[in-house]
Amino acid sequence: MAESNGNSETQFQIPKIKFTKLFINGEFVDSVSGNTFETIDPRNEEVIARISEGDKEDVDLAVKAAREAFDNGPWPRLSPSERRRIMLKFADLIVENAEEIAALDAMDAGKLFAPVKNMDIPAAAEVIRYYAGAADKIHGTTLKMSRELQGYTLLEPIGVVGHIIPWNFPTQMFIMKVGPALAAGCTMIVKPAEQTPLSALYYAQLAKQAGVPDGVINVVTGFGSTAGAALCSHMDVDKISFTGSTEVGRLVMQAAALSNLKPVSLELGGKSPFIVFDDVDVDKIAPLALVGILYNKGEICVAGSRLFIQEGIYDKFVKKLEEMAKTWVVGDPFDPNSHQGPQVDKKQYERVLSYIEHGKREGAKLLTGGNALDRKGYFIEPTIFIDVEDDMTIAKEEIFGPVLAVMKFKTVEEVIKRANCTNYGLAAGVMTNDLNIANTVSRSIRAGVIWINCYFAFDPDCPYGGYKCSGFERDLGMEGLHKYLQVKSVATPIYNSPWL
Ligand SMILES: NC(=O)C1=CN([C@@H]2O[C@H](COP(=O)(O)OP(=O)(O)OC[C@H]3O[C@@H](n4cnc5c(N)ncnc54)[C@H](OP(=O)(O)O)[C@@H]3O)[C@@H](O)[C@H]2O)C=CC1
Ligand SMILES: CCCCCC/C=C/C(=O)O
Repeated sequence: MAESNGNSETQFQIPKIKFTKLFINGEFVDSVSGNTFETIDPRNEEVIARISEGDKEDVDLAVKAAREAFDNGPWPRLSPSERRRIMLKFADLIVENAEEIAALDAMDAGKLFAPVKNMDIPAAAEVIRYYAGAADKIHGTTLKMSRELQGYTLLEPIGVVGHIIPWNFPTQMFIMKVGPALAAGCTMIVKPAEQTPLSALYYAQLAKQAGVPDGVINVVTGFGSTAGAALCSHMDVDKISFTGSTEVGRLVMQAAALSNLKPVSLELGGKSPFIVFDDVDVDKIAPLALVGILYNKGEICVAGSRLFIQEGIYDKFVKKLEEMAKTWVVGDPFDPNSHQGPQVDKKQYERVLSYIEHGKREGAKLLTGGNALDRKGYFIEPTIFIDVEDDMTIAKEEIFGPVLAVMKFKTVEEVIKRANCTNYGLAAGVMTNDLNIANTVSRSIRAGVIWINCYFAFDPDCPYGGYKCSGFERDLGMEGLHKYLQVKSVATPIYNSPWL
């Protein structure tokens, strides 16, 4: 591993933080209590800004605004083409402001500034455009009734949506949830993670600038156990769309069940297998495997955190991983030379380091890394364990950091069984040139996303979500739109029709 000492401030002018208050009914407002909390820069552990701390009373106000906007406001009643026009304007504004937003995500979450600015934010704008294009193609079906009835279905917006989002992809999470809900004609309250509130507030005012009416998008910054919980148990919220830990996913379902039985969608944790067969080109696939775990410092729920390598190429592949990890640069996310920034906060940093200690204690062999960087900030070395056993903690639990568990396998049947031996089922990578193996493995793995000879192949049209304890329902694609719609069946008697 190499360390970057680049000084970000000389390369980029850090923007002034413009928005720190709750966004309710189209206005930035203080929380009812007047309380605030600190958002911390993981590069240096310094306070970036104080943010309004929303609680139950603020959630009530935000839900009231969203309810009014849904029940009586223009958004659900606008012609779909007008909704599309406003969403396209929103997408354009996102791209125009990419540099400033990227800086917010880099400071708040420790994400790499240049890729966020040049790729993630333009890709997020594309997600808005994708759903803008869908806004006027939402329709039900004509039913073939079995007696003298004329029947059809309508797809109607589900109503007021609560989006609870995590800190690892503040931009994409906001856009993946808000985009389809807007296209469906819903109104909403977003509760960003306490670690990363800045870009959500920025997006809310861009949406207003684009013409999204007041009350349609509300942002309540604050804590999960207060603001998040209040949203989940609110009687006037019609749907919760949650991304985060499996543990909190259970609480979200409980709160929904105990309040108004609102439907929930959950996108939760993972422990995804990245499976490499003997026939691959090691020089091509080893870099993919490394990025599969180190991208976004391992803070991605689909990280390829269990690397299964077939025995014939195991030694060569491991050697290649070791060489590449040595040139992997950890450092300031504003430095264009950095490949990896700091973990998002102290809690995650300590959690990842404690998993590394587990790995060492349980007898896995450390190939690279294994330590924090000796500097301020939450930086951790890219850490690769080899000779990992399936029942070790580092092979079973989601670490959400730059820590890879490498395992050897012999046969297709064996690796399918071992890959499936997890409570999670989010994603899997299958690397082989043999079409039969690719087909067998991709159909046998119980996961919501399978990437064959690629990894992190996200696309606006490609649904994304999990099996088993990784959750249910999907973000992105048309499935990601339909979760914000509900089906109404309409039937009427039909007389004197020549056919049924
Ligand atoms: N699937 C994914 O993409 C993610 C998975 N994770 C996994 O979860 C682990 C822990 O991360 P953590 O940040 O604690 O994840 P959480 O599940 O706690 O956080 C996700 C979101 O849920 C909110 N939240 C927390 N408690 C409640 C509650 N009772 N009711 C409603 N909302 C709530 C959080 O609020 P707040 O943070 O503001 O308190 C945040 O906005 C990670 O190490 C990782 O393994 C984490 C993030 C994303
Ligand atoms: C079209 C871009 C989608 C990016 C999705 C990133 C998801 C991350 C996660 O769930 O952890």
